[in-house]
Parts: sequence; structure tokens; C-alpha cells
Amino acid sequence: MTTENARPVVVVLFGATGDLARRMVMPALVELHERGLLPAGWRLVGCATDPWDEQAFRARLEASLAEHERGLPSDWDSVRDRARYAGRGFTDADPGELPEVLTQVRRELADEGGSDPLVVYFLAVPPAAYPAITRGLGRHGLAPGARVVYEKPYGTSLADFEELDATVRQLLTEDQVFRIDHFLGKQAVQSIYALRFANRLFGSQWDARSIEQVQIDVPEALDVADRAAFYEATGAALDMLVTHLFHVASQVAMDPPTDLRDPRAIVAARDAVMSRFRPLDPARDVVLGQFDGYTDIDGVPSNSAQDTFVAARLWIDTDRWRGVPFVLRTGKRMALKAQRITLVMRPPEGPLAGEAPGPDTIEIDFNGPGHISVGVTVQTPGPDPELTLGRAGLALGDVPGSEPISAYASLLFDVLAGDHTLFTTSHCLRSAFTAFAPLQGPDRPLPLPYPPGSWGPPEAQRLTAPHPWMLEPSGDATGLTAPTVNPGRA
Ligand SMILES: NC(=O)C1=CN([C@@H]2O[C@H](COP(=O)(O)OP(=O)(O)OC[C@H]3O[C@@H](n4cnc5c(N)ncnc54)[C@H](OP(=O)(O)O)[C@@H]3O)[C@@H](O)[C@H]2O)C=CC1
Ligand SMILES: O=C1O[C@H](COP(=O)(O)O)[C@@H](O)[C@H](O)[C@H]1O
Repeated sequence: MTTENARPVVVVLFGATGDLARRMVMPALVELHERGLLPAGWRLVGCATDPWDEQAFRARLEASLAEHERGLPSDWDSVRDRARYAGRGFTDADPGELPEVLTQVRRELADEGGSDPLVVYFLAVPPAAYPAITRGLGRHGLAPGARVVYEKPYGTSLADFEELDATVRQLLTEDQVFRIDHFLGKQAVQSIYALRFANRLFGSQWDARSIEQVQIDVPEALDVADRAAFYEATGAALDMLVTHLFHVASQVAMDPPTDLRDPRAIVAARDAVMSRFRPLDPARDVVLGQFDGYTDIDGVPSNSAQDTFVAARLWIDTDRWRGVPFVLRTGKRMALKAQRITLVMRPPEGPLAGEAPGPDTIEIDFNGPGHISVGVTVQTPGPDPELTLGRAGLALGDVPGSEPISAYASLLFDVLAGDHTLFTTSHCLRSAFTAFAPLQGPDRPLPLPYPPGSWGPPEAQRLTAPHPWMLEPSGDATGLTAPTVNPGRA
């Protein structure tokens, strides 16, 4: 990654007081700064309704960086001085303090000798806020020349998505719009292309002839108490399934793009496979859960039926995958944090058919820099040879030249570079919401209870049959009790 662009950049962060801004976006911007990937003239303008002053926002930025694994940058003073705050919120009816703060920032940058800055509006707010902010950018004359980053979920249902999409298209051109799904920016999710297309060993097996089942398993130990309002309005399925898990599934399932160097070819391959996702069958293929104690959280109604866990079996009707279940699972307050794709191979044919103690597997852990493993049946060395399962792994962070970058830093860099390869499209999202729609209708199952620290409701076990969930200790073919990934901050 390099940048030669000296044009100043102003990142306006809507929702600057929120969880995403604190945990991911602000650290990512500063990560780019530390890596020398931002122009000399850059500014961060936090925007929210809280009546904070600049000092309070800078203290928030400092706390956000300090709690992040990278810590405070060595030139914290210089970073701090680049942060501004625009309070009183921002809507089409009232732009709050933002226009005035932007004018000051532009003046400051001009005084430093910079050219007119590129302004990036980052909407780290709930989807309900996207239309008013988008209209506001239009009405207050802030849209021309700007880039606008929308968080997921981009809409809350198929109908809501269509309405939002129409509003956005009315006010912005497609090259101005960046619809984030940050799982597409994760290093190991990006590395699926290399694994498949640069290795005959894997690429030749990547279809229904060799693969019996695909598991995409993203348990989280994380709580939701500090973002109860957002979470209660959203739930696990909308927060994670129709968004991140569907996008990871599309990365695994896409047919080979015609040209990996052409962003349009990659985006087209992702769009194409997503349009073949079969609408979910809630009764047969979905289990929802809610962890015990969820309704005791401040701001959550005592009768909430919101899901904090979802497991779903997705069918992808392409020649490559017809008949292969993609089983997807995620939830809050589960046993541990992990992010793993497991390709479960079909049993071998020939003289040892039926002898292997379990299926062989290809595993891609995509938390952090990533880890690739294979689970293979081997013969135990010794006088009494038996077949047993072993595992060999490769930490991507350890390969020569590795310099892992966080998903948000990578995606923010792409926004500045105007590169849409890792961003999702209206086409993709329309397909995702279409496949997801049955789960938002009358057939939505009620969430089943599960104890915090567990693997979710036991009913979810049936979705992977005849295999177990491979990540669980009982399903781990090698007998490991924890995944070979960084457990992360719970
Ligand atoms: N948290 C996470 O780990 C991740 C979150 N996301 C996405 O980021 C977005 C924000 O999530 P998160 O930060 O967790 O949520 P939070 O509830 O923590 O924060 C959202 C912020 O948005 C502002 N906000 C809330 N409602 C409105 C509204 N109606 N109009 C304008 N601003 C509003 C609030 O600030 P104020 O009201 O003061 O302006 C609040 O600080 C969501 O779309 C989520 O899906 C994506 C990836 C990861
Ligand atoms: O979008 C979201 O993602 C996070 C998980 O992201 P990660 O990069 O930390 O793995 C999830 O916790 C959150 O609920 C959701 O909104």
C-alpha cells in the first residue's frame, strides 16, 4: 500500500460518540496516519448530538486509541491537534455545527498551503439515520465532490433498503458511495482468492464434488449492554447474518472472477453468486436465540423477543454449490470469540472408505491477520498404526513480508484511493435482503434461551448434521479445546 496523494483529507465521523467510532473507525484512521498512508494535511471532525466541546472529543479519541491494541501513537500531540468536534447533530432540517466547523477546517488547511480537501463523510450511525443525513448532505450543499461511507446494515429490510437506495442515488453518484461490510476488508477473507486461485491443491477441490458442507462460524463473547438501543432495534440476524456472514459466504462461493486485477470483475462475481442465494426457510433452516439476562439490560424491554444469536442453513443455487449447505452461526455472549470458515470435505472413496475418524477439513480463521489450517487423516507412527486426525496450520501474520493491517484501516484507505473492490453494491444488498426476507415475516421463529458463555441453544446442533459445529470442543476433530485464533477482547 502506498499513497502519493498530497491532497488534504477531512474525515467527518457521524456517530462519533458511538461504539463503532470508538472501537474501530478512530483507531483505523490513526493507524493509517502511523503507517504514513495519510496526506500531511488531514483532519478528523467528530459529529454527534452530544453538546461536547473539542476537548471532550479529543479526550474520547485519546481513550479510544489507548484502549486499542495499537495504543496511543508516539506523536499523539500532533494527532490530537487534528481532531475537531461538531455538535448538535446533523439532519436535513438542521445541520448543527458541522458547516461552520468545516469552514474553519478548510481555512486552516488552506493556511497550511494545502489544496481543497477531499471530504469523506463516514456514517457510523444506525441505519435509521442514513436517509436524514444523506438528504442533509444534499440540502446543505456538502455532497458535491465528497465521498460517503455507509455502515451496515444498509437498510433494515428489503423495502427499507430500496427506499434508502433511491434516496442515495438521487443525491450521490455511484462513485461517491462506499457501502461497507468490514468483513470483506479482513485480511484472511481477502486471502481466499490466493488460497483458491494460486493453489491447485485447494482450487481444484472448491466445489460440491469435494465439499460436503461449509461452516461460517462467528461466535462472540462480547456483550451488548453499552449499545443496547442499537442492538435492541437490530438483533443478531440483521446485525451479522444478512450482512457479514452473507458477504463472507459470497467470498467463499463466488465463481472465479474473469480478472482478479479488475475490481469490476470481482464485484460482478460477488453480485452474481449473491443473486443465487435461496430465500431462507425459517422453519427448517433457522434457529434464533436470546442469552439469559438480555432483558435485564438497561433499555431492553422485559418482553423483548430480539435475537442475540442466529444459526442458519443457506443454500446457494449455482452449479458449483447446489446441494451443499452453508451453515452460518453467530451470537453475543457465547463461549468465546472466533471467526472461522470450515470447508468440510466429503469422505474419501477407495480402500480406506469409511475408515477415517472424521472428515478432513480446510479452515480459514479470519480474526486478526488470519490463520489457515488443514485437518487431515494420518497414520500414527509406531508399532500399532491407526488412522487419526491431525492438523497443520499457517499463521498469515508469520509469513515473510507480512504487515497485517486492520479491516477498517484497509477499507478507509480504499475510500481515500477511490477503490470500490472491497465494497458491496446495491445489487448484492438487494439479493441479500431478498434471501433474508422470510426471516422478517410471520414465520420468524421465536428466540430460544441460552446461557451466557455457551454455544447457543442446543437446537442449533441439528443444522450441521451429520457433522457437529466444527469449532466446538466436541466437534474439533483434533480434540483441541479452543480455536487456533486470537480469542480477542471479549
Ligand atoms: N459496534 C460495532 O462493533 C460495529 C457497528 N457497525 C455499525 O455501525 C453503526 C453504529 O453502530 P454502533 O456504533 O455500534 O452504535 P451505537 O449505538 O454505539 O452508536 C451510534 C451513534 O450514532 C448516533 N445516533 C444514534 N441514533 C441516531 C440517529 N437517529 N440519528 C443520528 N445519529 C444517531 C449516536 O450518537 P448521537 O445520537 O449522539 O449523535 C451514537 O453515538 C451501525 O449501523 C452498526 O451496524 C458496524 C461494524 C461494527
Ligand atoms: O458489525 C459488527 O461487527 C462486530 C464484529 O466485528 P469484529 O471486526 O470485531 O469481528 C460485532 O461485534 C457487531 O455487533 C456488529 O455490529
